[in-house]
Amino acid sequence: MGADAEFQIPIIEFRTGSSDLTRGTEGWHHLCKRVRDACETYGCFRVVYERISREIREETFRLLKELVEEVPLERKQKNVNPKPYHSYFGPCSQQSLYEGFGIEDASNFDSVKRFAQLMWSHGHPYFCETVNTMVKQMEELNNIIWAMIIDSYGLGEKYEPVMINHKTMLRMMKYMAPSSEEYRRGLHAHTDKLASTIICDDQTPGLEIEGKDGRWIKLSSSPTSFVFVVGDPLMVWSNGRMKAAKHRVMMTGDKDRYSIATFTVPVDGTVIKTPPEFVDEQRPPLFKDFDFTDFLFFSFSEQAKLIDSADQIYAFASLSSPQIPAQNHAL
Ligand SMILES: O=C(O)CCC(=O)C(=O)O
Ligand SMILES: [Fe+2]
Repeated sequence: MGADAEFQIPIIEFRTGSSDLTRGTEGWHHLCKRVRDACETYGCFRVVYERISREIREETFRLLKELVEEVPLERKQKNVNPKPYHSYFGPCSQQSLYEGFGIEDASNFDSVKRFAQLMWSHGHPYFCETVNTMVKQMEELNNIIWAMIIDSYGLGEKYEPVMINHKTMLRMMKYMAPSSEEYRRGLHAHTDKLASTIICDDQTPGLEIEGKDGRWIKLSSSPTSFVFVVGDPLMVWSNGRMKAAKHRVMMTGDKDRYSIATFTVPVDGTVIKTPPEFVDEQRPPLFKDFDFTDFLFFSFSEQAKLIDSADQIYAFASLSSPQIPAQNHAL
């Protein structure tokens, strides 16, 4: 099925230099409301955020292209991590347009450095500095959005340290242009298994979000906008108030697409649970508490392949449908 042009996904401007981004101001509360509405209705929104400069963004994309085009496959394949979705994934067949790299805990300079040393014998200090700066700024944007979510539900400061303790994983991706005028899948339809995601691209279209009526909505982007996506753990945390947005990448035309995503990854041992404030008579608890890492491994298991991505969390943790026992995994 094709997709409609974007007209529904909210665009929320985080004006830098105004007091809107100062917690507690009227502008802040207005943004909190818009963020919450967007997360509850669509599970995503576009945020315009000029604190991340165009220069750093352009440089990061230039370095990503250098990584994709100049590093030999044997080196790319050294980007391995036992956690699902954290490693290099190359085009494994003619059918696949996707290539992606993962850097765990990428707001930590040493993690980026370790990655760069695997890719380039000289360790590419400029790559490390630029990419680490970009990730730190995207992490800051994510922290602002999470603070808005917390405030929008009136949960106050106390939830910040205990909400979901996390690190930021970076994925850098390339989607090859299909060679003809085909409309081809770059990434299958899914909900994110990490808590939340911030995506930006090189202004080549491709990202689509499933709207309320099941129709796919194409997202466009600009040099200063990012897409925030609610993942399954955040949806569970909110007792189903926020929606985990189903999304995919579809490619057409003759231009490759590059994208960068930072994922909020709960640290190992984190138990995802709904705070009592989200539960009342009208809204009984929907999910059992679960270990985040167990869920991550489950969602990439053979067993989960038989289940639609958006339903995996229900199969794993719903209190009302039959559950699948957590699997043993070795890290
Ligand atoms: O490349 C994109 O725009 C989307 C990537 C994505 O959805 C993912 O990696 O989970
Ligand atoms: Fe995703």
